[in-house]
Amino acid sequence: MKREDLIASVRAAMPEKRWKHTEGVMETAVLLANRFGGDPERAELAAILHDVAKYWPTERMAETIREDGRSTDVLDYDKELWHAPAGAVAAERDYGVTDAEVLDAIRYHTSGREGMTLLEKIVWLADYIEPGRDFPGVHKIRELAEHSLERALIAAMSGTIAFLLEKGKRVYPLTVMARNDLITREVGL
Ligand SMILES: Nc1ncnc2c1ncn2[C@@H]1O[C@H](COP(=O)(O)OP(=O)(O)O)[C@@H](O)[C@H]1O
Repeated sequence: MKREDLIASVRAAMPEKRWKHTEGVMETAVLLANRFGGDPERAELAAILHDVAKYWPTERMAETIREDGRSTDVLDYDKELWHAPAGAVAAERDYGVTDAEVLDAIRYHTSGREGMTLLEKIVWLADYIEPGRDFPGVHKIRELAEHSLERALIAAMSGTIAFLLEKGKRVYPLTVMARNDLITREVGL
């Protein structure tokens, strides 16, 4: 599918506010890819599609995840997480994306996971710090992202987990595993 057609189709699948967020993620993902030696085109493609399933009915997301079978553990956790694996299936099935790294960057864009690829890190962080994001602490993460993708991710994932703990919510373990793994690689045990 041509870039403009893809953009028009994804844009039509969400409210304008969410499309503005997607544009912010595209811009940030390209910037981070250029900064850290990633592939800007693949980063942009994953960014365009990352929230494509965000507005699907819950049952459609659940059904898609069950059929696909790769991320069924997420169904035991907050529904807010479901659009990521459902979106990866949509990107492959409905938009013909065949690049496995792009598909995984979409699949893990909310949770992260152990052993994240450069592209997964770029898309995860771009989603967190795109210019439309405004929450306490986002400036600090943007500062860290000037120099280190990993240090920015550790701080951002710490923020996500702390937020969930504060709210008394359950934590999907992939994010904890992602953070542990990044810390081990970055600073050791
Ligand atoms: N490990 C996790 N366990 C449970 N909920 C999580 C986890 N990681 C993220 N979330 C929640 O998922 C929701 C969606 O995250 P968000 O970054 O806004 O996704 P998107 O930008 O793709 O819509 C947020 O409410 C966040 O708190």
